Amino acid sequence: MSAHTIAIIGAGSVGSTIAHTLLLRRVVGDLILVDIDDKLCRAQVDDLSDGTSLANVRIRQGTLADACRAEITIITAGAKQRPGDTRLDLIDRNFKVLKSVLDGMKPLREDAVLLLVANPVDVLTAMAQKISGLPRNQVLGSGTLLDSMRLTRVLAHRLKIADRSVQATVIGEHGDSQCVAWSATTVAGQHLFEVLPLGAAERAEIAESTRNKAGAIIAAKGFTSFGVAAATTTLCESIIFDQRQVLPVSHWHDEYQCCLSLPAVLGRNGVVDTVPFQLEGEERTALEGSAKSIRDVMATCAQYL
Ligand SMILES: NC(=O)C1=CN([C@@H]2O[C@H](COP(=O)(O)OP(=O)(O)OC[C@H]3O[C@@H](n4cnc5c(N)ncnc54)[C@H](O)[C@@H]3O)[C@@H](O)[C@H]2O)C=CC1
Ligand SMILES: CC(=O)C(=O)O
Repeated sequence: MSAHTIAIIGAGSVGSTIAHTLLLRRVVGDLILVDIDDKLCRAQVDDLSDGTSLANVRIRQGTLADACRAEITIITAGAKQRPGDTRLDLIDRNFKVLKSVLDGMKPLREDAVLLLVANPVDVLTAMAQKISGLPRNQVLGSGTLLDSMRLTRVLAHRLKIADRSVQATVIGEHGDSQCVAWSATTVAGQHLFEVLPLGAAERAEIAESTRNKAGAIIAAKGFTSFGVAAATTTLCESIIFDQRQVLPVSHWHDEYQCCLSLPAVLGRNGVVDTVPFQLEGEERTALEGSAKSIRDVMATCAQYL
């Protein structure tokens, strides 16, 4: 059994589903859940403990002071979108939550990795880098890994092949300005359009349904949790086991002066490397537009720092 520890701040729908997925995948031996709502957190820990016989994982309720000793701290604390809200609408509330969480965790373990999940995840990742004082590579956001998984599922379904046989990447904001890197989408080493010719209208429709998927689920059930839990667990596995998977995550880019998602190498210290990622002209323009949307919201946070 591994003695690795992950702390999850925010034990609501997303935090508890991440805990459950981590538990089933046996990513770590110890899981700590922290929430401002003491009663809810205790109930989530009690409920999750009923399932630990499947994995022999220790799960307990903790404080921010306990969380700062974990190798990875996942931050899901904060408000979620109501139907019709964009992720960027959450910034005022969730910046304050983030600041209080990180201040409560200080001093942070020097080699800690902070994994942001709360929205708007790109803006909060940049803010967490500033507030925590950790090296930037140790503070990342789940970003468009979830959107890339959603896109991959649609393409794999059309091709009647396994998801893992399709390499498809959504880049930019985990939000409305995201874009699909069609030029880098491949199946068995061939460009996607060699095996699945898609016209401009079909591409636009697939990109739009990927972008709108969260909103559609939220309109029907109030929140999303399973997809983000799968994405976050994949990231934790790559970090804890130093797997060096190349995954689209939100991380800092000097070129764009913000955090946004492009493929990065995920290892024990978070983003341990980057890989060259060629984009076509229109995709690059879309990525620059996405970066601007993120920077515009970051500017509104300056008043709080
Ligand atoms: N990045 C992604 O792909 C996704 C991000 N999200 C985001 O995750 C966040 C959480 O969503 P849900 O779990 O559905 O919401 P939720 O309302 O079920 O849970 C949020 C939890 O945070 C806790 N909390 C609030 N302030 C806190 C503080 N200062 N310290 C500790 N805990 C605090 C609340 O008590 C609550 O239990 C939202 O911002 C949502 O937009 C949700 C799905 C996917
Ligand atoms: C809520 C959210 O960010 C998502 O499911 O993509």
